[in-house]
Order: sequence, then structure tokens, then C-alpha cells
Amino acid sequence: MIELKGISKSFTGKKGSIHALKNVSLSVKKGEIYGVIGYSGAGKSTLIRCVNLLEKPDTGAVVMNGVDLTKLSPGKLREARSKIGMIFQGFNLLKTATVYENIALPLKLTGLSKQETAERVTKYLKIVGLEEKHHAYPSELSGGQKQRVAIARALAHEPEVLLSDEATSALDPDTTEAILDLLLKINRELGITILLITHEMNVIQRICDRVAVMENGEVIEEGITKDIFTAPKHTTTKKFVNTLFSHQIPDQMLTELNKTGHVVSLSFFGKASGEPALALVSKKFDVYPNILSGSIAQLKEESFGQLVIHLKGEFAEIEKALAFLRQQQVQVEGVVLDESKNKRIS
Ligand SMILES: Nc1ncnc2c1ncn2[C@@H]1O[C@H](COP(=O)(O)OP(=O)(O)OP(=O)(O)O)[C@@H](O)[C@H]1O
Repeated sequence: MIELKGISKSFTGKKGSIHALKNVSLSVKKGEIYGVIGYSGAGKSTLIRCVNLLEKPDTGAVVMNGVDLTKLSPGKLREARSKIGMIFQGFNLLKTATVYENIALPLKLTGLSKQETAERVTKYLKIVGLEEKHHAYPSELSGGQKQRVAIARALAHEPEVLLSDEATSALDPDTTEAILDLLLKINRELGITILLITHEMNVIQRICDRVAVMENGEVIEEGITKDIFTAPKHTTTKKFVNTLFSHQIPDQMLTELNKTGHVVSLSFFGKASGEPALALVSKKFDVYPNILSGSIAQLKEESFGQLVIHLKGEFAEIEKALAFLRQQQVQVEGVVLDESKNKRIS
């Protein structure tokens, strides 16, 4: 549905040229929720702004439904943009206008009649759960409610795609959850494709089908969310995954435990719980598993768990036990000390 092909973008600042995007390519399928994650300065905002050409790429193509938006005349581009809605971290509401007017004013500019405008505003305020707030001003709303108004305003144009620029970054955890639920509902019930950027892994975890990780203007890793969670390859991706699964085993303890066995992290999905696999391991092999820490997270479609265990026993027996666990579709990785920063699961 959206294909970014070889997008590059530079800015000229006081300190010279900044290469914000370096030959970025990715494709978002119709009906999916696609997340782009990265630390500050990675190029996420520039990338998402290139999709609706708020930022014009220096090189590359932005293809939507087979049409390269960079090649369109201003009139055709306006038409194409009407199919792309956008929401922002700062909500971007008109402070002096009511909730109703915030949604209605841009609609009127598209030539919609008063009656059609009223119907659209009512319909989408209901969808975002704010039908009682027609006459409220933004200053009378909470952050979550403001974002709901911004979402209703974007939806009222009945777009095919919704771009979300850090839409939950200014919200508290509970409100973030509620807004993520709303984005899921919009995706499932209205069939709207969502492309979002975020620096929070829980956003990716909760609602994204696929994810791209950005660093220094490049996509360093990309794939199905489930695969990225189970087998992150790049160090930065691992850091993001570990923000959700932080198994802080003290260094000294790790060193001690590795003298009498092996500390490993087990990742498992859905019904394939680690528990039965561990019970089988201790029955079949001459090893003694001891759970050091564990956590479980709900991904969009299924749950994902991680256990960090210590397997005590002879090296050969441990190797057999680990091979058996891998056969049970459990992802097994050694826990090692990280020279640069505490420890990580690699
Ligand atoms: N208009 C601009 N003029 C000059 N430099 C810019 C401009 N926009 C972005 N940059 C630079 O491009 C790089 C990427 O910025 P961008 O905002 O896309 O990153 P980001 O991943 O969205 O970060 P953040 O989460 O902090 O917004 C940064 O070094 C930034 O300073």
C-alpha cells in the first residue's frame, strides 16, 4: 500500500549537512499496523513526514497504491494526501475552537455541506468515545481526550492510512494503553492501515504487526514483531526488546552460577509455555533447572514469555537439554556479561 523506495534526506544546519535519512526503503501492507522505532535523532519524524510529503525527500520514491507521490502535480498531491490522516504527539488542536469546530473546520474546507460535516463529526466523535464533548474546548480536556479529538479529526476525512507521530509519547501509561486500544479498534473495525513512529517498545509490542528499527538515518532491522521479539539481531534492537524484558541478574551471581552450569534465557510464544518444557528437561536429562526470573507480555496476536534459568549439571548433559528445548520450539540464548553495560541477553 505504501512503499518507500530509497529515500534520502539531508538538512543543512549550522554545523553543516545532516544526513537524516540514508537510502531508506520499507513497505507497509494494506490493513496492517507498521511501527518504526528508534532513539531520538534516528530519523523517524523525517521519515514519517516524507510519507505525506510534509518533507520532500532529496531522492527516492513514495509510492501509495502504485502512484509515486513525489511525481504528482500540486492538485493531484492534495487529492492523494486526503487519503492520509495524521496524528501528533502534541495533538495540534486549535485552542480557541471547540471540539466540534476542531473537527468540522478542516472538513468544511474540503467542500462538505453543513449537514454532511455534522454527520461526520458526530460519527467519529462517537467512535473515539467523546460524543458528550462537542462543545468543550481543548483546555477542558485531558491529554488522552485531546488525542481522541485529534484522532476523530483525522478519521473524519475517511483516510486509508493513518500516520501516527509519537501519538502516545506525552501520555501516562494508562492513557497510552487506552489510545493504543483505540488505534487497534480503528485498524480492525475501519480497516485503516496505520504507520506509526515511536521510541517505546511497548507500543510496538501491543499493536504492531511489523516493525522497522532505525538508527542514524537507516533501517537496521525489520520484520514481523514476533520475530523481532524472539530473535533480535542488532544490538540496538536487543536494547529495545530488553526494555520490556529486563532480567537484571547481578554480575557476581551470574559469574557464580556459570561455574556450576549455564544461565540461559528461554523465549516462548502463546500456549507453548516454558514450564512443561522445563519439567520434561529435568526428567529426561541429568540437569537441575532453577528459574531466576520470568516475564510475559501480550503481543498484538499472542503472548510472548521469557524465562531466565540456571541449568545445573555437566556440560554435555546441559547441551543435550538445550538441544531438546530448541526442539520444543523454545528459543534458547545464553546470558552473558556485557562489557560495556551491566549485562544483556545476547
Ligand atoms: N528541519 C530540520 N533542520 C535541520 N536538521 C533537522 C531538521 N529535521 C530533522 N533534523 C535532523 O535530522 C536528524 C533526524 O531527526 P528526526 O527528528 O527525524 O529524528 P527522530 O528519530 O524523529 O528523533 P526525535 O524522536 O527526537 O524526534 C536529527 O539529527 C535532526 O537534528
